[in-house]
Amino acid sequence: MTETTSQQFAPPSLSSRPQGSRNDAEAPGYDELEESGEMEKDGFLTAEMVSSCGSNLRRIGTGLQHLSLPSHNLSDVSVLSTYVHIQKLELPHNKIKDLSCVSHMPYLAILDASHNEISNFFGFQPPKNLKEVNFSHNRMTKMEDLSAYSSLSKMDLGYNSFTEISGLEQCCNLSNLSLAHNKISKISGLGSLPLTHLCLHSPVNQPVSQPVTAPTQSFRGPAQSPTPTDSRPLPGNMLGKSRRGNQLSRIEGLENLKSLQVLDLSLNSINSLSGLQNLHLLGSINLEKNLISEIQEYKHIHDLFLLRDINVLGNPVQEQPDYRLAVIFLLQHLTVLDQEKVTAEEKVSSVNKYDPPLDVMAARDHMTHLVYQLMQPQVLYDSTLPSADSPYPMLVLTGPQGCGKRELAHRLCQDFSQYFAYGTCHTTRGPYFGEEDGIDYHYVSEEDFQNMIHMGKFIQTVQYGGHRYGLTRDAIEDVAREGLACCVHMELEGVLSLKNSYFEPRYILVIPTQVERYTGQLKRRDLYTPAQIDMAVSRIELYANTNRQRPGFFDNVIPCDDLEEAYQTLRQVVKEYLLLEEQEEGENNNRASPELTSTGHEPEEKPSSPRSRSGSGTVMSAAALDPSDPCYRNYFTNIQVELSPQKSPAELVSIRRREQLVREAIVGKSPGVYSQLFKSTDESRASSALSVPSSARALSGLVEPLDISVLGHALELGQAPEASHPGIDQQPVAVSPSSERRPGSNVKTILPPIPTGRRTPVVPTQASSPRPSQNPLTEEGGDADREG
Ligand SMILES: Nc1ncnc2c1ncn2[C@@H]1O[C@H](COP(=O)(O)OP(=O)(O)OP(=O)(O)O)[C@@H](O)[C@H]1O
Repeated sequence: MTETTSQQFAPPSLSSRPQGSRNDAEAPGYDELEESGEMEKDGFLTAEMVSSCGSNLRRIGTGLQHLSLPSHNLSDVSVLSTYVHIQKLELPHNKIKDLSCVSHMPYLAILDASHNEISNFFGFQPPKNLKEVNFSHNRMTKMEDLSAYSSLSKMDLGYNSFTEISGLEQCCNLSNLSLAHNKISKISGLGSLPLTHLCLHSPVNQPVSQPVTAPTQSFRGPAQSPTPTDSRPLPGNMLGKSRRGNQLSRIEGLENLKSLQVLDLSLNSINSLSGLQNLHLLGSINLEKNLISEIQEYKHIHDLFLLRDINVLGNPVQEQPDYRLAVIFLLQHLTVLDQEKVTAEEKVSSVNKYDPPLDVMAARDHMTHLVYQLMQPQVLYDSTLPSADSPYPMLVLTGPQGCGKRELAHRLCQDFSQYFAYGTCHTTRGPYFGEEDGIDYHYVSEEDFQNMIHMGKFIQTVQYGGHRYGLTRDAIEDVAREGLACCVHMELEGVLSLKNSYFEPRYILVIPTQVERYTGQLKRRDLYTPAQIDMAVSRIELYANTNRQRPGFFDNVIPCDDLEEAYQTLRQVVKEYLLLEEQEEGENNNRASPELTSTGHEPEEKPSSPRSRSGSGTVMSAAALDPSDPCYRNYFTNIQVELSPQKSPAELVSIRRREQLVREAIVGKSPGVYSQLFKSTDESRASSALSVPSSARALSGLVEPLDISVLGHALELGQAPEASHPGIDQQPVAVSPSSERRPGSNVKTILPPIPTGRRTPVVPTQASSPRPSQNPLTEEGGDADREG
């Protein structure tokens, strides 16, 4: 709490001083009065005394305007009725019982009669301009109608014995009110006063039998709580017996005080912050030494955006673990909490703790698994080990729950069984009807899941819908052992975590574009509660935003309103990844176009193996990938020595197209960075690109639609380079085949076709699956046609 605040509560004109103290500067003439025996006149103030207090009298213009007589032991000040011009009258620390003389001061604006013996509530005719009154530390018991005192703006009625707040309704200018240390047990009668400062604190905890030591300031601000060092609240059952003063147990009757900025309710018995939620101008609250015990209570003031300063010292809530961070998180505008400045570090920590950004969560998840993995004894896997130099091919389908990505993944793995196998994740949720352990998920208990984390089994984990999900390294290795790439589905958090790892999968976003249709699908599944459906639907926006804000984050975006359509798109996209399209195209060209063969390329370019890597454009010999070959385990690192100088027709087509792209960029026809977000589309007339723009329009801003011009450009790029730039073609441009795919993709290869030598024998049902052939020229090239 700041000093500024307390000063607001203590108007300078209403200064008071400890009882019995002397301040010669304030009361010159006191000693003289004492010496002359004036003080013996039973506290009667006389005209002589008034005039002897020469330096206390200020005459401006027509007469006496300011009289200050503190601590003069005065009991009778009736003589002042003749001083009609007084505007400011200060009589604190006397023994005055009657102030009827004030009735004769029509110009009085400021009156300080604190620390007297007045029991009569405003026992004088109202001066027309009376603005500030201090009646604290008197003997008043009952508030009465103050409608005649409508000019009052500040009033200190603290340290009296009021039991009820009343009579203030017409004080339409009252902005500053203190009712500290009375006997009020309920806040009422404040109506919709224009109060900006309200003080209802109670005094220091102490037994009733002991005298109450008055605080030095009569109108204490929230910053000046009585005993900041003693932060322990009294037990509830002792409160009534050992304390006197206000006994508020609830915050009520404040809801219409829309102007309230500073509120002091310290040292009461309040256990909830309910009742403050509408006070939108509140900037400072003092609730020191009350009975607030739950952090949840702060939710009531969560929306008070101007709240900068709250003091809850000495409340049981402080015992809660991480109390300070939790409050700082809930009240993100705070600058001072419990009289301590809120630091920037605390703010960041609180957000990271209670609502970590997805990236922070992912980094944490990754770090956890990495550390646990490192703590394990080293394991030698019998399949290829991915490393920073040789990322293992993977395909990740991501999107909101129930969007169909799981079905798509299963279907793809069936269809392209020579390339992909389903990576089975672990989950703590139970199986749905029809799901099989080990196929859809490995279903494990929470305890087992935790154990697996500690054993460093996972690559990534997430918590979703109250359950845990995780992809183990073993799941990927199991697939790798078969010579296949792992296809998994996961939520965005999993993708973010995976992106921290050395795996470099292709990420395909599968996203609903028609919210109602998606909601209907979820409902029809009959698996989800309305809340779960709401959450899934709300996450569409999360995915769409990620796609918008992080260009290149997803390698492809496939709308999934129609699952069949989505599958066909996915299939096409995957074929592009695997360069199957190009191989088929190359085969067709070789057969159908004698010009190509007549160029003389064919004999040299006839591939010795179709196992080219899309990124590097390299070709490996089958022997290097024979599991019986020692090189098998290290085929990525040995890949260089296995390079074949020859290029397949498909690779040549691909390289020419890329050269064309570079040429166009040089002459200023570059498709721009934007097109690279959808790199697959600019390479191959993908049906993904064909289908996305139309569906994307239906996203209503959810997903960045594909630029149709980019698509057109991609189609154009598919033309033979010679056609558009004859001649230039003769000057080969040295460019990495993958350089225009996405930033960084020229550094590491991504999802190369799986070498046949590493595959398990083909089962009959997979016969129709597209696969790289040993000799594309002799292989039937109708896979794509057959599969539509
Ligand atoms: N290892 C993982 N990491 C991140 N997310 C995962 C992981 N495994 C599964 N998920 C995702 O968690 C969400 C909940 O999975 P669950 O299987 O319970 O949902 P579902 O209702 O069957 O929906 P879906 O058909 O999308 O899988 C899904 O979006 C799923 O893709």
